[in-house]
Amino acid sequence: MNLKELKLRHFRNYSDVEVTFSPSINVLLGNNAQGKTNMLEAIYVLALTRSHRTSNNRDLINWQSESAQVYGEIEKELGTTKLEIDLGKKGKKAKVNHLEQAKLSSYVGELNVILFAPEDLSIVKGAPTIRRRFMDMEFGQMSNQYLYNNAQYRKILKQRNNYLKQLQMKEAKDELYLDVLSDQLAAYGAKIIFQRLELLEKLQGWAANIHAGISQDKEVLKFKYVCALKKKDQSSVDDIYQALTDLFAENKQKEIRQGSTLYGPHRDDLQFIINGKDVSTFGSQGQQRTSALSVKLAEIDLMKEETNEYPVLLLDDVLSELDDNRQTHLLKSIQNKVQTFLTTTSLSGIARDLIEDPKIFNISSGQVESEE
Ligand SMILES: Nc1ncnc2c1ncn2[C@@H]1O[C@H](COP(=O)(O)OP(=O)(O)OP(=O)(O)O)[C@@H](O)[C@H]1O
Repeated sequence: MNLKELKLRHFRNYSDVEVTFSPSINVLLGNNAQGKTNMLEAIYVLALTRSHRTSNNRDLINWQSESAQVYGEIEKELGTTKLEIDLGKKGKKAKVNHLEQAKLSSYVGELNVILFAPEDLSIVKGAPTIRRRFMDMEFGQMSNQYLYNNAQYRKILKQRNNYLKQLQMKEAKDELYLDVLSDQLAAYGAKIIFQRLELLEKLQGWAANIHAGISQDKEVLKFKYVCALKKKDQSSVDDIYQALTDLFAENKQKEIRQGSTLYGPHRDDLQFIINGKDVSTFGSQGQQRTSALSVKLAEIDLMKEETNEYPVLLLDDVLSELDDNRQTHLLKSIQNKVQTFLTTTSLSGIARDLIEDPKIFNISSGQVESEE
């Protein structure tokens, strides 16, 4: 798929712009603080209805305005789709071909994006929330079912945590209601964990190949899903459901004392292992970067496999963070394959040599000019 046209109205520092993109590589060029990342963010919002860098919609609306719109035209194998996100101070609307979508799961998936920003280089070593968010954002785009299960899980988790707090404070007494919530949570939690395991196994296949290429076959990259369940309890949705149910039953009093849900996919993690060793503890900075890059590039192939379309790749200032070998791998693997948006303050070295025929947009104070 590719994003053919983007219109922004009152989004961040853009007042009113309309841009037509190339289906291959688009370079957003400009000095610091001119609006390059804002444009990538707009594409991300168009795909996922939310930003990767703020949870507050108001941040996305121009300071002088009451509302903002992001409008895009997506070209896919089966035709063109028009997407629109309207952001108001009170909420947002998501439209597909001008029709408002009530459910997130009927909107997300129309435009799939993979964002790679310098922070992603810390996916290996950073906090577990980064890796959980990574799984949820990527797998949610590949599977409506994952997105739905995750939304239901979050809703019940919130209710269960509230109820655990009430039991902790002795404002509630009925533990039967807690059992009902535990059962519902285990049911959705099991589906999420099972799907994560399946998709991670596929992703590992792609990532291991890419990693072997970058490390000249010296390193074998593997993933390990880290959770409270024993390996033997992870082979089916039913097994996981049973194991989660048992965990909730065994730890009921502990969870009431802490007033919080201690088990389930919201507590799980992902570990990266090179040649049998945990990369976050024993890996060099270079190995951590190679692992992060391999995972990101693997997502492109996995998304194609799961959805039949290549996603759109958003590279926010990452080239300058990668050495020549890694830049070369990145640029060679996207060339003629995925539509790419790349922000940079200057296009130099390897990138200039390797990117064939980029479409360059000069961005300055929220104005965009394309170099013909
Ligand atoms: N809601 C908003 N309304 C108006 N301007 C905003 C809003 N939010 C951010 N900005 C402005 O947008 C600019 C930042 O743009 P952006 O983050 O896209 O920079 P950039 O071009 O990617 O720069 P860098 O190379 O430093 O990352 C800043 O000048 C900031 O003040």
